[in-house]
Parts: sequence; structure tokens; C-alpha cells
Amino acid sequence: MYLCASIVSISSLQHPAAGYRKIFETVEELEEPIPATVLGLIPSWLKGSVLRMGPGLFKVGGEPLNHLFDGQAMIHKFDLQNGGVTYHRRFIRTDAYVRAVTENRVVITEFGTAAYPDPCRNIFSRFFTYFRGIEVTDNCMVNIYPVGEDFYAVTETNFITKVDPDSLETLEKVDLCKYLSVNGVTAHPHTDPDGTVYNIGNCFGKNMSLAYNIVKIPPAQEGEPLEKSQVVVQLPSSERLKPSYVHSFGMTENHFVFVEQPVKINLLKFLSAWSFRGATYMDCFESNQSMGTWFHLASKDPAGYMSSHKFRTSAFNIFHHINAYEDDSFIVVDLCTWKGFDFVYNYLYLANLKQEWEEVKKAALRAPQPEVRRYVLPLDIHKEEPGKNLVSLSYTTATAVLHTDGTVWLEPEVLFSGPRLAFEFPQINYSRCSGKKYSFAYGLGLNHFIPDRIVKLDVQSRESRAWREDGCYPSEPLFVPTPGARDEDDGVLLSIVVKPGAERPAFLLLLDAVELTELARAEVDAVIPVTLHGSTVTKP
Ligand SMILES: CCCCCCCCCCCCCCCC(=O)OC/C=C(C)/C=C/C=C(C)/C=C/C1=C(C)CCCC1(C)C
Ligand SMILES: [Fe+2]
Repeated sequence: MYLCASIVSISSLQHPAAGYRKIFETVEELEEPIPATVLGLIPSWLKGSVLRMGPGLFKVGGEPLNHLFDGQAMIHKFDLQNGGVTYHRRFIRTDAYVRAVTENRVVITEFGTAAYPDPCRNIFSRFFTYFRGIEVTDNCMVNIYPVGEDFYAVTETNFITKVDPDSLETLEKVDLCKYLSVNGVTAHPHTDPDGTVYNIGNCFGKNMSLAYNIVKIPPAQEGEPLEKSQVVVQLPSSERLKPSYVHSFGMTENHFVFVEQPVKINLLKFLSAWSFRGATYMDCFESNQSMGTWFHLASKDPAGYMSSHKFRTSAFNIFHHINAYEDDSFIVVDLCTWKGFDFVYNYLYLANLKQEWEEVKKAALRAPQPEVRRYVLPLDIHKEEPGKNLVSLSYTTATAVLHTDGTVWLEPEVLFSGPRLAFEFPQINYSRCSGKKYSFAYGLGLNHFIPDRIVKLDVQSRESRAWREDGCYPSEPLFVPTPGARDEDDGVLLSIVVKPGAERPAFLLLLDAVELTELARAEVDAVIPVTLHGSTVTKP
């Protein structure tokens, strides 16, 4: 059966049976790893594990959680050893999880689901609880990545959770505010080859001052990494009291790239209305309909500078940077964008995603439309004349025009676009190409928000190809290079695929990253709910 997986370009795949619903349902954790049935041939050099995070508990106290990002954090692991594969999963013992299952109600407010009041307390004591303020969630369901010797499961708040990647046990809740001046950081750090980790987060300072702080966590050789971490760059917010939502950032050899999007966090709402019953993080977001989108550049150099140029373009939502690099005197920035200022997360309520296929399609028609875009920022601007396109790279149609008011207006080149087909959850050959000129990006294809294919995009030729199979729902494809590889795409893509109704309803899929043909699949007798992001850990 695994030989039948088809290679398609962009085609309209339909889901009349709505099998995708299964990936949004609660599952039990496993007491111990279970064996997988391997079909095909796993490359002998591929040893180690795939770690992924996602929501695993979608109902608490009999009540459904509202939003895709509310389910309690579950860690998944496929272990590959000598041709054999096992699968394991555990809930992370966060405060959010432990208290929810102990009290059988949502105790800590999640992204789109408010805490449920304690029925054992009277109205007066509840009233004072609301005024005690915000208990920020530690529901680390977004990603897992290494810092020094340790692995942390993360969301986007100040709480990260140390986990044991072997046993999947929860080890320690860490509050980043103890070490850094940030209110939270993204789930998408960048890592230098020496292990230095960089990240970006909002900082609500004294006197309501606002900034985006870029933080640097040194490698383990330099001591306990988190204790030695520091803020290296501060970028100002375009709007007082309303920082933009930031989900990832770009890093080239010498620069940080921060895209300030028109999706804003209204801090007044966050600090006031939010602490009343029924309000959630989702209630704190709003769109700025006039600012468009701003690009900020800062140098990585410790003596760093911030570019004084005002790079502007029209409004879009941005969650995932694909890659950014320097070429000549330009910064090239490749992004998964969603057109307009309407917040894409408004369309990710579980009730919407779990509708019949025809309804899912209708809802997606109203949402912002996805597009992979390349923006090019000139570094050398001072002597140019207004009105002229400053981009002279031969291989792109992206433009940057200096206006008389001093702003540099950017127009993108579209690298990938399909009707309601998003190229999202992007990955690259990170160890070789991060921050450098590159050719290939791999992503999850979202068809009206439903993940139903894996896509490879050649960002130089703009050609794409896809893997898909009827009734299959894959996840973000992680790239592992072949040891000693010569070519950028010489390696394997690993994705967890759910196939509801199959004898073994989920599998780890291994694709040859050149052709996107199937090498093997390791099937398990368990449905695996949606996973957002993860890491691979290779062993010699
Ligand atoms: C894998 C397939 C999924 C199926 C559908 C997905 C469609 C998705 C299309 C959009 C692109 C993808 C974006 C995915 C992004 C993602 O993983 O998001 C998860 C983000 C989370 C859980 C963010 C949590 C953030 C919190 C709790 C922030 C809290 C804060 C504020 C809002 C203001 C004050 C500071 C603080 C506490 C940090
Ligand atoms: Fe993400």
C-alpha cells in the first residue's frame, strides 16, 4: 500500500468523510513505548528520535476546549534504532494539566478557553480571585527544542518546561522572567552552530514602555545557559500599549529580522478585562487596520546597531519565517504570509476545524489567504534617488522603493500560491542553510486549513512537488541530512501521518527529500492527535 503514495503538484484534494476530525480528539497517554510495524526500508544511518509537541486533551470536565491551541500539552516520540521503531507519548505535567485533571475543570485560562470558576468557592472569594490577576499558562504544547544539554517543551509565555527526552518525564517548570526581561518568548528560537540560542519576545517595561527584546542564551560550555542569558537587542514597538504578536523571527549571518505585523496585543485589555471571568488571550488581540507591516533589522554584532530605515509593506499575518540571508548588500527574507490584517487564529477554533468538509471550506474562504513571499531589504540606501527600485538581485522580482518621506516600500515576489492552499510549518536543511542562500524549503500543505500533504518548494526555480495519500493527515516535515551529504536536499523528511480508519491509524512517514518518494513508514496501533512542531535527535 505504501508504494501507492502519489506525487502531485497542486491539486484539489477533497475530504468528504471529514477524517481530519480525529486529529482534534483526546487520546490517552501510553504507559510505555509500543512497537511500530515498519514497511519499506529505513536508511541504516538514521538512528535517534523524533520529538513532537501538540495538544492531547481536548475536553476537561466533560466540556470541550475552544481553540486549537488550548489542548493540554502532549509529547510524542518515535525512536528509530537498527531498523526497528517504537512510539511513546506522555502528557507533560504542567500546572495547567495537573490542576485540570485534578479538579476536573480548566483552572488556568488557555489561549481561547477561560478558566472555569471553582464551584466549591462562594461568590465573594471568587471575586477576589479575579482581582489576584492573571495566572499565565505553562501549557507547553507548541514546540520542543534543546538548550545546552537540556530539552524544553514550550508555548509562548514565560514558562518553559524541562523534559527528559528519553523517558518523556516532566522535569522542571522554569520561569524565564527569573533570568530575562521578557514577558514571553517565541516557540521558534534560532541556534548558531556553536549552540548559542537566540529568541525574541515582548517586554512590557516600567512606565508602560514597550519593546521587543532579542535574547541570547550561550552554549553549555559557558556555564548554565539560562543563568547566563541576556537581552542583546531592543526593538521599539510601533504602537504604545499595543505590541504586535510575534511567532518567529529571521536571522542571517549578521542580522536579526523582525517583522512587526498588524495583529496587535491590546495590553489594556490584557491587564484589565482579561482577569474577569470568561476572557481569554484571544480576547486581547486586535488588528491595526492602517499600519500595514513593518520590517526591522538589527545587527547581531555585540556592538549592534538597529537600521534606521523604515521598511514598510502592506498588511499581512506572519507566523513562520522560512529563512533569511544576506546577498551582496541585500537581506532576502522568505516568509509564509497570510494576506491582510484579520487575525488567522480567529479561524482556528476547534468547532470550525471539526465541521463537515463543505463548512470547513466555506469558513476558509472568509479567512486571510496564504502566500509564500520573498521580501528583499536593501542595506545600502543613503545615496539612492527616491522612486527607484533599489533591488538589483538578478533572480528576484521583489522590489524596494525609497519614498520622499524616507520610508522604503517593499513589494514581494510570490514564491508559492495556491487557492486556499497554504505552504506552512516550513523547514529547511537548517544546519547547512540557516541564514544562508538556499534552494529548498519543505512544508505542510494546508488545504482550507486541513493538513493533507507535504510540499517541497524550490525557492530558486519556484517549482513545487507534493506527497499526499487519500485519507491521510500529515504534520510538519522535519529534515534530517544524510551524513556526509553533498547536495542540500540529500536527506530524509520525517512526518507523523494520521490515517483514520486504517488498521494501524498512524505512522511515521519517511520520505526521500529529493523526490518526495516514500522510503518507509512505521505504523502504530494508535491515533495520534495533531502536532505543531518538534525536533529530531540523531544518534551516532
Ligand atoms: C498542524 C496542522 C494544524 C491544523 C490547522 C492549522 C492551521 C494553521 C494556520 C496558521 C499558521 C500556523 C500558525 C501556528 C502557530 C502556532 O503553533 O501557534 C501556537 C501558539 C500559541 C499556543 C500561543 C500562545 C500564546 C500565549 C499564551 C501568549 C500569551 C501572552 C499574551 C497574548 C499577551 C501578554 C503576554 C503573554 C502572556 C505572553
Ligand atoms: Fe510555529
